[in-house]
Amino acid sequence: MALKDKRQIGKNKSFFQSVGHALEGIRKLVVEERNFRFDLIITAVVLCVGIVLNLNIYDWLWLCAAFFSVIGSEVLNSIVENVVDLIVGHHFDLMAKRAKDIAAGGVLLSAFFAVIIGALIFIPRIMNLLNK
Ligand SMILES: Nc1ncnc2c1ncn2[C@@H]1O[C@H](COP(=O)(O)OP(=O)(O)OP(=O)(O)O)[C@@H](O)[C@H]1O
Repeated sequence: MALKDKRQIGKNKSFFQSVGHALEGIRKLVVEERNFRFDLIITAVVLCVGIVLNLNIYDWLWLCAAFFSVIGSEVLNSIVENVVDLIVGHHFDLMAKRAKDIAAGGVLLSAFFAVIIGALIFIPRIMNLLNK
């Protein structure tokens, strides 16, 4: 796909082309967004600890909700950053600051949600293990 549609501006011609562009978007997030990589590392650690602690299906469902909430807001934050940069370039602009700060606030709120979920799931189990 790479060279053939590098300068494509029209609609995708097939489902596979859509998926290819979506995967390219995810690759960009992983390669270019430090916070996105950090989220993936934290998720991998939580996954390992969850497997060791033998979490139940409801715990996993809540952890999935927390994961996708953080990832979703990271994606929105990246979109806002890119669109704002596209519009204002490297100029200081109060509306640009406002948009980027609000997007970053959204990430912080979802990270807060994830921390609460993680604490509610892991703290009682770890306390149980320590009390044994
Ligand atoms: N064009 C601009 N005009 C005014 N303020 C800006 C502009 N670009 C960035 N900022 C300020 O700098 C902050 C960081 O910018 P930016 O979000 O682009 O960097 P980042 O390191 O990718 O952020 P994040 O850690 O959220 O991914 C913004 O939240 C905003 O306060």
